[in-house]
Amino acid sequence: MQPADGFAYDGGPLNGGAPAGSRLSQYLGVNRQAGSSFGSSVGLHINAPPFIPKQHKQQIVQQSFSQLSINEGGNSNFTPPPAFQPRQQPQAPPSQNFERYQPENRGGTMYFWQPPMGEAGEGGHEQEHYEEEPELQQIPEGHVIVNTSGMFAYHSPLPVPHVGKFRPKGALGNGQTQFISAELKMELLNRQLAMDAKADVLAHPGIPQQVEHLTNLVPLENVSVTNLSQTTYKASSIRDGVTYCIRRIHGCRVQPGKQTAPAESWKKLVHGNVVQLREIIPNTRDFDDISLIFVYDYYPLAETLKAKHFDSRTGTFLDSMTGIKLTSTMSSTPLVGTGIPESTLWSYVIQISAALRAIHANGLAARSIDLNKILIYSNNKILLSFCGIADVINSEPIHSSIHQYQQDDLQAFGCVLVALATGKPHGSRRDLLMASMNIISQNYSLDMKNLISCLLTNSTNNRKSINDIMPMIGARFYSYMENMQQRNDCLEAELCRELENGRLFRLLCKLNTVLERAEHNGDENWSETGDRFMLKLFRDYVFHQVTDQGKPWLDMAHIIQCLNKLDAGTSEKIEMVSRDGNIQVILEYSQLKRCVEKAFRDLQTSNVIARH
Ligand SMILES: Nc1ncnc2c1ncn2[C@@H]1O[C@H](COP(=O)(O)OP(=O)(O)OP(=O)(O)O)[C@@H](O)[C@H]1O
Repeated sequence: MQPADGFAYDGGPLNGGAPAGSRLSQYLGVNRQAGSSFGSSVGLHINAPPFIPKQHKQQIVQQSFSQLSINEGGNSNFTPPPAFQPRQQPQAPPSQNFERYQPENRGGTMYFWQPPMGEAGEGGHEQEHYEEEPELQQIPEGHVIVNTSGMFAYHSPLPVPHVGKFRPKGALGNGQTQFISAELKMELLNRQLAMDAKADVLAHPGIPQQVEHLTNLVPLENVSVTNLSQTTYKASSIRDGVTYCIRRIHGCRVQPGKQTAPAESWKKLVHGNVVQLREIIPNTRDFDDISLIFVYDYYPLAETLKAKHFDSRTGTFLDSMTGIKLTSTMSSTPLVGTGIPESTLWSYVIQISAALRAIHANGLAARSIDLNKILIYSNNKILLSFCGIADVINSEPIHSSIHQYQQDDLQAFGCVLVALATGKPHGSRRDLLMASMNIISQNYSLDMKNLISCLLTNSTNNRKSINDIMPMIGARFYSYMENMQQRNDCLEAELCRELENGRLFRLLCKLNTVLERAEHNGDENWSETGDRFMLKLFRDYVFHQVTDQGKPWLDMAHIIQCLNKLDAGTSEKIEMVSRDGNIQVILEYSQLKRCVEKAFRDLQTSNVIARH
């Protein structure tokens, strides 16, 4: 709004300041002494977004929503929107009784202003608003101070800046938005869909409705094949609502106690590269026999090394109810008949050896090191699955042979590496081994060849340990760590964006719960008066800006920035105008924040369910 429109920026007619001796002039005086930029009409330096000069408009409109990040146009380089243009629209006048905003009419314009502390008037009403607020701090340039209802505050230029170097170059790289990347979003959505998938009961009549506390069983492999001795499902527990992966051992009666004891050690083993065993359910009759059930953590869209590197249908989960094929977006194309890149192979070596190291150190042996039992999840994370099954279903005591089983683990590890390096699942077979080792020496480093040879050598006199291969990994471990850290940083940055969205979403929920409410506590004008009226003006200021030609001004950066400042309760002032143009208010975000909190608290006190 320009002065020519009949309004002065400092809230008064151009020909003078506040009337001498008026309460408004007193207020302005106090604020000047306190160092506020909110002053009289002469030499005005208001700390609210100034009106947009016409020549700037073109430049701002050209920015697209998707190119604006949450910290673009931060405090230091904020490009202001045009002032809100009042529309000649009839509107109920606000109540004269704004709880702590003092009305004053200047030149036909009604101003509302807040008297300084101490002058609050009746019953220390203002004190009630202020006591819960943290002290306003000096905000560094380009930072936002955010006080969350989680009772902590942080200063942050968002999103995390140090991940900039990992972003792709070009248009996409610059288009850093306030939302998580499309690829990660797709991956997470697909995993969620896989998690929620249901089985078609007509297609799988043999699957029970419920097995103990587990329901919604969905086969993870083709269970209609006859003579299977073990089958895998996903199922959700009615105890905790969590989805698990269950392995059914058909026709297996066990003696609970002694025979199931090894499972207790596995339940205690927690490692990032081992699928955790949660429970075993012995002797269930829910299938058409007596079955033993192992309950493991479920990793949606996890695939076996065999499926990933040797099958053509990689990373696909078929939802038999909907017929939808869900594919991990992070899954690469299979390499049939060729070895995998050496860097990937080393990453597998590091992860499998880390898992075996933990397993062996706990006096256990995996006994399931196989292309079919090692899972790949997300971005090349290795998981050893179905550990502990062999210990329970084979009745001989494992302690006497544990060292041998550990040696077997290492040899099986070597066989898996040969298969991955040669692209031949049976490359480690006695008759193929020589040719396979030749292929490995030609295509991989000497260290890789030595490591595989070491794992495959089976000597009763000279027992190997998983720790023996650590020196062969050497400095590659650091490269792996660095990649992990980079990925971690990127994911943290993605999370940061969603965190901000979540925070703003909560704020919007609060605002919308208050705004335009039909009545509250019998007061039909509740949402039109007092603090709530200020919020209504703020809503127009944030969302309903128009250009001076009356066209909608759509600027996501403005919206996000205003909401961020409101959430942070900054000391910046903004000028808000009612739709009929009769009321002009200049308020700090910190005051608006108090309005939101107070209005929402009012609702909460009379509400039965309120979680925020
Ligand atoms: N913990 C888990 N979370 C998610 N999916 C899993 C989990 N464990 C196994 N799977 C998936 O279950 C599917 C079936 O696994 P399973 O080991 O039965 O494979 P398989 O190739 O049929 O082997 P087998 O012939 O021994 O049954 C595989 O696609 C695997 O990705």
